[in-house]
Amino acid sequence: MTEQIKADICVIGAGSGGLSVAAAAAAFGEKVVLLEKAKMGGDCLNYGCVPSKAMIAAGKQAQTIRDAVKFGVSAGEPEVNYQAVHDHIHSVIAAIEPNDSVERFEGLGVQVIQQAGKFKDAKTVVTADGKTEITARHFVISTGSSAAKLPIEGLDDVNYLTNETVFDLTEQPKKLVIIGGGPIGMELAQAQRRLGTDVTVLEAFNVLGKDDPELTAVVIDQIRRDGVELREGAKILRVEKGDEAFDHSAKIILEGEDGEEDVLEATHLMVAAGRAPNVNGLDLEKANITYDKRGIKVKDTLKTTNRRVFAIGDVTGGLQFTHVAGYHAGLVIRSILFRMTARENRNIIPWVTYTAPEMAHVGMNEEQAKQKHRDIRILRWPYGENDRAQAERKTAGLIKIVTDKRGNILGASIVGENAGEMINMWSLIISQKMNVKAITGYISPYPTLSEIGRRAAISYYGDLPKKPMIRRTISFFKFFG
Ligand SMILES: Cc1cc2nc3c(=O)[nH]c(=O)nc-3n(C[C@H](O)[C@H](O)[C@H](O)COP(=O)(O)OP(=O)(O)OC[C@H]3O[C@@H](n4cnc5c(N)ncnc54)[C@H](O)[C@@H]3O)c2cc1C
Ligand SMILES: NC(=O)c1ccc[n+]([C@@H]2O[C@H](COP(=O)([O-])OP(=O)(O)OC[C@H]3O[C@@H](n4cnc5c(N)ncnc54)[C@H](O)[C@@H]3O)[C@@H](O)[C@H]2O)c1
Repeated sequence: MTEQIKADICVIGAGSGGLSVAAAAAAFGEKVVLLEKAKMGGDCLNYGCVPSKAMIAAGKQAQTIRDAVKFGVSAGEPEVNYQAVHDHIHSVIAAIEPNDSVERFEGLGVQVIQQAGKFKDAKTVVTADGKTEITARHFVISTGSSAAKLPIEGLDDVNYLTNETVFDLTEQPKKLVIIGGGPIGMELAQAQRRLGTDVTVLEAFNVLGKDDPELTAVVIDQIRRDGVELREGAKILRVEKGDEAFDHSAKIILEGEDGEEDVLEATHLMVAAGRAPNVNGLDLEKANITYDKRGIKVKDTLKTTNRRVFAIGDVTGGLQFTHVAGYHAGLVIRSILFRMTARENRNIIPWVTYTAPEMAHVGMNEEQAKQKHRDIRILRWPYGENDRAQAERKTAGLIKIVTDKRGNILGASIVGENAGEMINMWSLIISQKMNVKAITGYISPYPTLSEIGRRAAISYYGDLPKKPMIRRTISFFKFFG
């Protein structure tokens, strides 16, 4: 017999977004049912942010050993035990896992059902085993995204890696080829190279093409110097089976410069060429919920075409980050519990690419600012002019701040050491709509990298000492002694 559950909120998908909605709603006493078909914690914990940042941290350690010689300390080429790197990655996941576990959520009062959910009609969700039917006042779809499948001939016949399998490798790849030079491809390529893997990235257009080219140039230069082969404008003709000795091998046949075929042999092929929303099997049509290949259609209130149903995080196809899924969760909670009209403001959402150097951004970039404002100012300051960066030998990078003509800060981009930490202050500045004047009014401890941002902001007033009016005012005050 089918169990019938009546809930206030039914959440489908226990990743970054779904868990945040469930925890907050349960804390306010709502009856919450949470459906998860695979691992609690979703992509971020199991196949995304956490394992990738743990792998990057391992690569960073290896690079620190190589770079030590610049500081008068020599340690030679690091020895990498790949099985131990794998174990490190999985122990980091294990350390964080309890926060997202079924036990913890049941302890918070959430009813967790470890089943896939699908819509039966506009007001009902059923579990895949057909044993449970849930009716709820509101549904929240937070089913995330998966690696997009590419229409490349022969690709489906090889056992290529994606973000869901690459962190399970226990042996170091000999020759790793990554299709896609976005954040996933580039973070992983550099971490693998620093751990000693031979890596080639095949990018159809430009590497890190969604970011400001002035900043990406700094990252690309470092990644090339690390020894990653980057092929931009790559045209893959087809993929064939590779060396049988390796589970994930492939031959990639590319269009060569002279029109000839160019064959690249990979012991490991990985695809990281964008994301597809996880909508299959949800039977969205039965609930009148509209979607396309980018994701579920939502208004800025995150409501779908069914007014009872919200969609949040990656499945909506907007900015795909863990903190965005969390931000969406907060908006939905305000909307459902407090009946407030909470709207997404994409302008305040920061993002960071965790390459070395890191690249971070918030607000408008130069192009967007030019489209919205007639007169803008670009304020820059290079890492090379910062004493801490010199001491740490991390002088590659810059901050770029965009303001309107009155000094109102419209956006900030940073490339360089610790850019991901430094962007926090600028996220606050953008969300609070601050002016450069506010930056001149606080004291930054010396020597810190954050002084770079302050120096850039102060450069807004660079012409001030030369202004005739200012000179006349100073002369006037001299009359008084
Ligand atoms: C390699 C990689 C690195 C990344 N690094 C970062 C980073 O450093 N910083 C950052 O901010 N973001 C990063 N991201 C992006 C981040 O992981 C996602 O934006 C985030 O996980 C989205 O959260 P979500 O809740 O929308 O989806 P997810 O976390 O993917 O959760 C969706 C959940 O829904 C479940 N599900 C799907 N369908 C159903 C169904 N029908 N019924 C029940 N359950 C279902 C899935 O099993 C999954 O557990 C990275 C992504 C990848 C792939
Ligand atoms: N640090 C972070 O916060 C972080 C890290 C990783 C991923 N993410 C999130 O995950 C999302 C997805 O990352 P991604 O790197 O998969 O996607 P992406 O869309 O950002 O980049 C994919 C790249 O693959 C290229 N590509 C597509 N088809 C190709 C083909 N046939 N041959 C060669 N290249 C091809 C595209 O031109 C593009 O540059 C990101 O946009 C981001 O939101 C975030």
